[in-house]
Amino acid sequence: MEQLALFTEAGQSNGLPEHLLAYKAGLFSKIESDALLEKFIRETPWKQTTQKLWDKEYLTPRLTCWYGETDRIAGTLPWTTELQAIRAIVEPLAGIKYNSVLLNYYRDGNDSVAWHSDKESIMGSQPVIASVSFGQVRSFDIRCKSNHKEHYSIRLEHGSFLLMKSGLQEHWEHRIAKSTQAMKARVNLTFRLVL
Ligand SMILES: O=C(O)CCC(=O)C(=O)O
Ligand SMILES: [Fe+2]
Repeated sequence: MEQLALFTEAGQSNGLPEHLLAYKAGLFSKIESDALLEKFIRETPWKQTTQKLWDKEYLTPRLTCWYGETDRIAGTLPWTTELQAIRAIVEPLAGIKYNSVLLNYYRDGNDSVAWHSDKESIMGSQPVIASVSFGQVRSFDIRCKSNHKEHYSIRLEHGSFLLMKSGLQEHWEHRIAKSTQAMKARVNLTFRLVL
């Protein structure tokens, strides 16, 4: 499958490094997005994991759940009808067949994901990741690993699609920062090919 070159309509893709990212607002309508957000929040068996930082265990500041057909990630649940339907919509845009998806639930502005890149060995060093967002608009920041002054920020809207292209994880980091402003719930889906 051919990867979508770029979304050509005017919007937030303007000014973004096109070889790294492509953004499309409104992949899902407001009505679809409202229903999916509610359903994901209500029906997902969310877990709060811990992460180690400097030898200390911390609660991850968001809730997560893995779905798909891989046995590489413990606790992965079988695809639901909704997730399979969304997967079928994003696969042609990404030019990739995905076998897993990570759901992240940011309950409010206190939930976040710190600077990181997704290049675990189970995905290879240059994964193409398809990201779908529902709910509260949050800023997705990226910065160049070798020069933090090189950075971009993009608002991920309700029902939007973001393609993280193959070069992004190797040379750039991304995050969803905490916010001191009042923030409602947001659910993000990142479709991945686990090898
Ligand atoms: O919530 C997002 O938009 C990004 C999530 C993310 O970076 C991840 O799960 O690796
Ligand atoms: Fe990530």
